[in-house]
Amino acid sequence: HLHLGRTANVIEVSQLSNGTVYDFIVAGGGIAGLTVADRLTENPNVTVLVIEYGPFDKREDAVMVPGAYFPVPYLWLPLMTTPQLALGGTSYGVPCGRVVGGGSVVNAMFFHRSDAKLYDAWEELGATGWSWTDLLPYFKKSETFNPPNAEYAAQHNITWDESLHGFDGPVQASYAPYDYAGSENFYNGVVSLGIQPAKDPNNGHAQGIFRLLRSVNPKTQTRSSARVRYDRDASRPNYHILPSTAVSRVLFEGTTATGVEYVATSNGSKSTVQASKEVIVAAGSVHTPQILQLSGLGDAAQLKTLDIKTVSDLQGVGQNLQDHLVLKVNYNYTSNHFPNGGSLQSNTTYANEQRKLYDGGNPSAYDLTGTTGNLIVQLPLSNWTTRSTSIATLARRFDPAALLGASSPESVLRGLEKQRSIMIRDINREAVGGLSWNTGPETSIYMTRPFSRGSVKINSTSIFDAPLIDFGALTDATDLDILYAIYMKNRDIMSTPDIAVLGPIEVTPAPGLEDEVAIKEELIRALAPSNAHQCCTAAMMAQEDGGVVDAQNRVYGTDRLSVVDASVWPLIVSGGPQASVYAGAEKAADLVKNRYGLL
Ligand SMILES: Cc1cc2nc3c(=O)[nH]c(=O)nc-3n(C[C@H](O)[C@H](O)[C@H](O)COP(=O)(O)OP(=O)(O)OC[C@H]3O[C@@H](n4cnc5c(N)ncnc54)[C@H](O)[C@@H]3O)c2cc1C
Repeated sequence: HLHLGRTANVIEVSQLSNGTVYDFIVAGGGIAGLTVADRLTENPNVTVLVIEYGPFDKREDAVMVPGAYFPVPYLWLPLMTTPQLALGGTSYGVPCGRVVGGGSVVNAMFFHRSDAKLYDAWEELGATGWSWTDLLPYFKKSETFNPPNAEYAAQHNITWDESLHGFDGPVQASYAPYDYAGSENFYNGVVSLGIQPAKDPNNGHAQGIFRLLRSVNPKTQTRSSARVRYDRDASRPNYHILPSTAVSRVLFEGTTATGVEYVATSNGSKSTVQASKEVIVAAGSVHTPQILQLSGLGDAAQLKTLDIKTVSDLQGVGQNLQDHLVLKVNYNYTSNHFPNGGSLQSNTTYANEQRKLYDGGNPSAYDLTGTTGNLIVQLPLSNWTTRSTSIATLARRFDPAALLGASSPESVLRGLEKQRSIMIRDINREAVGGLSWNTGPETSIYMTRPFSRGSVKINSTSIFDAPLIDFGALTDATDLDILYAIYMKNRDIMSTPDIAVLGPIEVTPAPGLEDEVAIKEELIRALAPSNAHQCCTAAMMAQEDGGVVDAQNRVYGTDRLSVVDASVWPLIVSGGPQASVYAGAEKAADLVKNRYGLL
């Protein structure tokens, strides 16, 4: 194969004639796809082709340097939602990565696990073998944990438990060695309200206030992505990547997947390649259901409207879409510290000085992405508000059929009912939201346990036409109540003496408003329905509950076809998803190896 300079095994469309055969073809080279490909090619006898829609990034500052973070060049653009009915009919951008490495090349690098209960709920919903206890070895396997300098850790309230971490995995995980003075105000203010610091939020109890771990290599203070491992292993002759190419559908003989059809994004030339063992779909939670539907896997009635022949009538494909809702609360200050989380943007002298420090290998503001502060607060509902009982009652009363519409498949409704009863049961035991102040102009509120559900549906037979993406944001009114609760807690935090001393004055979304109805109207206006954490559109649940894959990631009603990305989660995780995507893909890789005697 050609050597294209960057890595040895990048191949071109022209090199794959019809009839080329690999053991495994991975559709989508994002976090899950590359993780699985990396593990499968540990065996030199196993051949793997990854087909990725996006290009290789160029290792530019916008990708590598946290403080220069700018994901736009490698996002799917323009990718928009359908009008969000409960948000006044507005359409919103849908951020997700389109590059070798997927989300891991464009994400904000926060790297943490969610509550144990959350993964245990996956198992309850049908994902046998995916509980917290089952996944913990895979969380460890995926990371190289780099503990912080002891003195720095003591000064900045960073605590951790090494027994829960891995020290030999592909993702370099570290804490930023730099922070702004405002973080101390935030920490003290939060703790003064009785919110507890978490010892190590990666211990299955991701609650309280804690310092965020990041996927950053501490030696270079640069991004650690899923691509890094591929670069390191580029000498593997059994591992090929075909970039800038769209998988347009899975090919079948009967119900057995035999390969894929793919299209070069440069000139639209179409071809096919065969997989002798398995086709593994990992195109992310928006595009995985698109590929499945285009391949004849989906609601037969819907596929028929586009003249697509059904291979497996799977009503759950593209259903159950979930994401985190984000609300930015902006402030001015009468007496904030300098520097703070806004200073890199607002003060060129400071930015230049910090860049020099960064380039010289010293702790610097360029070690931070700035989108969120170093600290985050994550809490169950009863710790956000005294109204948790009435909110749970509201959720219980809500009829999922009203949420999804009368035409929704019965299996999907049944699955949603099961999800809701678990979510309501655990609403005061697992984190339902998060809040972080970047010490500058911005507080971010994350609503992480939405009851609302959305969907991804193709409305054309071309892979180049974006599917209809509907988050259904706030279609369940419970979600607005939870959001309001977190927003009000944010006001409490910003009013504690530790933060009030900086003179914060709310600028958006609801300055000066006290009336609940009026505040909620403003929250709806300011809300974004996606925090780039789309998931759950090919859920690992029973088929009669709207599930799409079994607990071994295999697509129901087919042979030799699996899905390994965040699409398979029944429920969204409560923090940043990437650590869970890596862990789930590590597990999926073992399951795949196991079924072909490769373990
Ligand atoms: C801007 C942004 C910020 C984020 N910040 C954080 C954060 O700080 N912390 C955190 O934990 N998570 C964060 N995330 C989320 C996290 O990165 C994702 O949850 C994760 O990448 C999902 O992994 P995946 O393997 O399911 O899909 P992805 O990593 O998205 O990979 C899917 C890949 O498939 C490719 N693909 C799609 N269609 C096709 C096709 N037809 N043919 C071939 N290839 C295709 C895509 O181009 C993509 O590269 C962020 C995401 C974004 C976009």
